[in-house]
Amino acid sequence: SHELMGIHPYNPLEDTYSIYAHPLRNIDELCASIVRSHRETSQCRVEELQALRWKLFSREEIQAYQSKTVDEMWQHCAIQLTDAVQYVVEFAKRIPGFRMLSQNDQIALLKTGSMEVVLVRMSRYFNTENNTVFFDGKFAGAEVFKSLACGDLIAAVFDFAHDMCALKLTEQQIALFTALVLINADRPCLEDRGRVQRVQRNVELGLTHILHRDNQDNLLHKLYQRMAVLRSLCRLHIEKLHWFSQRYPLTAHSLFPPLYKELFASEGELLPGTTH
Ligand SMILES: O=C(O)[C@H]1CC[C@H](C(=O)N2CC[C@](c3ccc(C(F)(C(F)(F)F)C(F)(F)F)cc3)(S(=O)(=O)c3ccc(F)cc3)C2)CC1
Repeated sequence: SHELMGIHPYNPLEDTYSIYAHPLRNIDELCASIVRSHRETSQCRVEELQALRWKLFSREEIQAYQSKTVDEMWQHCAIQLTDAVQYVVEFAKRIPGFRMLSQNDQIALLKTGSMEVVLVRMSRYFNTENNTVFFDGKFAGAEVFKSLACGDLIAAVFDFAHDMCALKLTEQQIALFTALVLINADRPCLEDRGRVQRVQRNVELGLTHILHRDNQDNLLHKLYQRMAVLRSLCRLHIEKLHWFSQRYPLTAHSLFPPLYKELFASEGELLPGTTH
């Protein structure tokens, strides 16, 4: 059974109420519903985080993180990531048309897209003045994550967050962008690519509509470029996870949240000891 709890079981009867049976009154309604879902499924609001932006970790707190063992720090981040992914699953379920997809296609899109959405959401909390990111309730520099022993991934994650901040996206633009990151008909192993394409096209219309309304059509190709960077970041994350689960099989198998394993451990090379 899939750990992605709460995935709405696909009910063919519901299909008759798909967005084609009751086409959205207009793209505005689509955008409004995605923006509302984004706001409702974010763990924190950007305004709240602005108030905290100078709440940094003390030297002692940084030392404490840096003296964690590799597997302790990995487990700590895996738990944070799994929390964030739960909210992304909730966001996905509220994207018009997502729940009309088959359960397998919903899972396939979340398997490859949820980490990418987390990384985009993370960039909203990045402070470009001191290169810190919101983590564990305060703002952390890259040195806090030293004990993860994947400096290249952390550097790439920070660079990406910095790069996204430079675009100065509004929350509405981020909402539509993250919906498009998730609803991607080019993802591997989709059963009904055509159906995903139709949902994707609606979201694309929504994003171009929002950008046109904001007089920022020029952002569209930059956002497509960022999607390519996201894919390489997530490949790096999976590579590091493989490296980690080879070296710390016990932690990866028994201490990582089941949802994390479901999403990020590749089917082929199951984490050792996973029963199937
Ligand atoms: O929902 C919201 O409002 C937000 C969504 C975004 C959330 C967030 O920023 N995150 C949730 C989990 C976060 C996260 C990001 C990246 C990773 C990794 F890639 C690696 F650790 F290697 F970088 C891994 F997977 F390989 F381990 C693990 C976990 S984190 O907060 O633990 C964090 C870790 C490292 C950072 F350098 C910056 C942040 C990011 C915070 C809450």
